[in-house]
Amino acid sequence: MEKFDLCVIGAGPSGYAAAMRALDYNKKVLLVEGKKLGGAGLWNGALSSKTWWELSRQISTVRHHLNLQGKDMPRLRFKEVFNEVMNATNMRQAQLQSQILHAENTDVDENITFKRGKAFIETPNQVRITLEDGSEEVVGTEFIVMATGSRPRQLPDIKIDEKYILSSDGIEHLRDFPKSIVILGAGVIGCEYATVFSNFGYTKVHLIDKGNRILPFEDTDIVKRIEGNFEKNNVLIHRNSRLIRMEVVEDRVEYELEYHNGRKQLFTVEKALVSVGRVPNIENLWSENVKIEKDERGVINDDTKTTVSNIHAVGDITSDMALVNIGELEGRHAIDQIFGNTNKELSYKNVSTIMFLNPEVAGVGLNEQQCKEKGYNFRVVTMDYECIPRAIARQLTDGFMKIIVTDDNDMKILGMRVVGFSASASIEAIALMIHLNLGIEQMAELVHPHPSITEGIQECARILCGKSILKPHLLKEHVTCRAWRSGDYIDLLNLNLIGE
Ligand SMILES: Cc1cc2nc3c(=O)[nH]c(=O)nc-3n(C[C@H](O)[C@H](O)[C@H](O)COP(=O)(O)OP(=O)(O)OC[C@H]3O[C@@H](n4cnc5c(N)ncnc54)[C@H](O)[C@@H]3O)c2cc1C
Ligand SMILES: NC(=O)c1ccc[n+]([C@@H]2O[C@H](COP(=O)([O-])OP(=O)(O)OC[C@H]3O[C@@H](n4cnc5c(N)ncnc54)[C@H](O)[C@@H]3O)[C@@H](O)[C@H]2O)c1
Repeated sequence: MEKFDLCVIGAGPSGYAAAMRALDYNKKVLLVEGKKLGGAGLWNGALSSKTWWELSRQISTVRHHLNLQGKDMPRLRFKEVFNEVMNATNMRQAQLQSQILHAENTDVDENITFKRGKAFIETPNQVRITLEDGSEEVVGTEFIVMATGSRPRQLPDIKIDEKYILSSDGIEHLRDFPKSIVILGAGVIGCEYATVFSNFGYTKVHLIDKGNRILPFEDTDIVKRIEGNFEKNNVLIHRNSRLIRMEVVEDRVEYELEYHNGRKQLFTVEKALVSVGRVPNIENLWSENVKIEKDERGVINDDTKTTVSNIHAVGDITSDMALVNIGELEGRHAIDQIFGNTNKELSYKNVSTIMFLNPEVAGVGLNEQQCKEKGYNFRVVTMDYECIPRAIARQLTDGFMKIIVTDDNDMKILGMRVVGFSASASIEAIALMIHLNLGIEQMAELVHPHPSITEGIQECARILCGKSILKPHLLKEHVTCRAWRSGDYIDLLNLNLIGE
């Protein structure tokens, strides 16, 4: 029986990052992947959907400029757009693959072996792999990292056929832009694809969520901006309604809604996308003799350690946030714990996120909603993109940023959100400041390049310190500065309390 120091199951972002980190410790690593190298980080997931988004943004910009000149946009061919998406995912896969090939072919013993097959943990030190040709082999291993990811959640009454009613895994089965699509679930995936389809301009998008608004976890000012842009882009958002049924009738999708007042309405569309969350891939992964504990949200773990001492769980298979950067963080951390004897615990405090909407929304730390849930008092300053020279130069002034700080003299940063062009680039400085536990004074003093979007953050910090260049009480239509104290907002601009 072939023996390894480590067997990593699943070669998505989490498993791949874990395997590569183990090479740094000169370990003999086996990486097993059941489907495609890269997992949902590439395929039907992060990279593919972001490529759709980037292409749709470009098309929407070109159409806008042509329309300004009274010209029509030539019809795009779906196949060409689809091929661009495939080029992007193939390019990244080739990179990941070539690293593995190089590592496999080195002469040293401590390297990586990649096997394509489905892994099953028979004992804490033995993994059975069913290879592509149906044959099986059993390998020995000192440690195991489970990184099998997640898949779209299905609802009992809606049959996903990936032809008419799709999950996010079925987007790539489309052969043309649908004329209409209903998206069930207005969370991140639903809203990102609503943005993509409406940007291309060939699809009438309907959006339904069981909550009373889209993106239920985000602050209302952000949601309002995104909802407003959806509606400008002809997206129909169903509010205060409940889905009674959704089914395929004569090659189209019929769905029926019931409104709060009891009225019912029937809609017919070409396609549906169901995006109501994801579930962890934990079925048929270990034998009942292996006592790994799990619940419906994923593998129970403490700092990636499962209830079996030599087995760790990382990425979407756990109940933490389901993101590529989190998966990579956890994958690398598990390896540092196994081979590096680190005492450092994982922290999710300064994780930066981006939602690819219209415009993009980037965040780090807490939003106002989360601060309130935690019972914190806080100060929050917001500034419109109209006040930021870089946004003016790009003529992309649809957006705003906000910084949330503790309601005391230290003004430690609790979180930040940016909605607008280049939002993700502006978040990094704040993420580092949260990591270093710095107050906003330091941000106010930095010299930022000009013109840059981050100058807006600097002005927000200066406003909180009472020493901004743009005086907020003179620019009230573009700047707000408030404190949340004991369940109420106080307007710091009106009371002239800034800097106190
Ligand atoms: C549409 C969409 C868009 C997204 N956009 C973003 C984004 O913009 N930014 C972001 O940070 N995150 C995004 N995500 C989330 C991100 O893709 C996931 O959080 C990330 O891929 C999780 O990585 P993972 O390695 O844990 O799991 P996965 O990427 O799911 O990989 C797990 C791998 O394990 C394999 N596997 C499963 N079982 C076995 C087995 N028994 N044996 C062998 N192999 C097995 C699977 O085939 C798969 O390749 C998006 C997800 C989706 C669906
Ligand atoms: N840009 C990014 O970082 C990015 C992009 C896409 C996905 N992701 C990751 O993938 C995860 C999964 O995304 P998702 O959008 O599937 O999940 P989600 O949890 O973000 O959203 C699911 C939505 O479905 C709604 N819902 C649930 N059950 C419903 C029902 N029966 N009827 C109607 N609506 C219902 C919920 O209210 C929620 O708004 C995200 O949480 C995120 O971690 C990240």
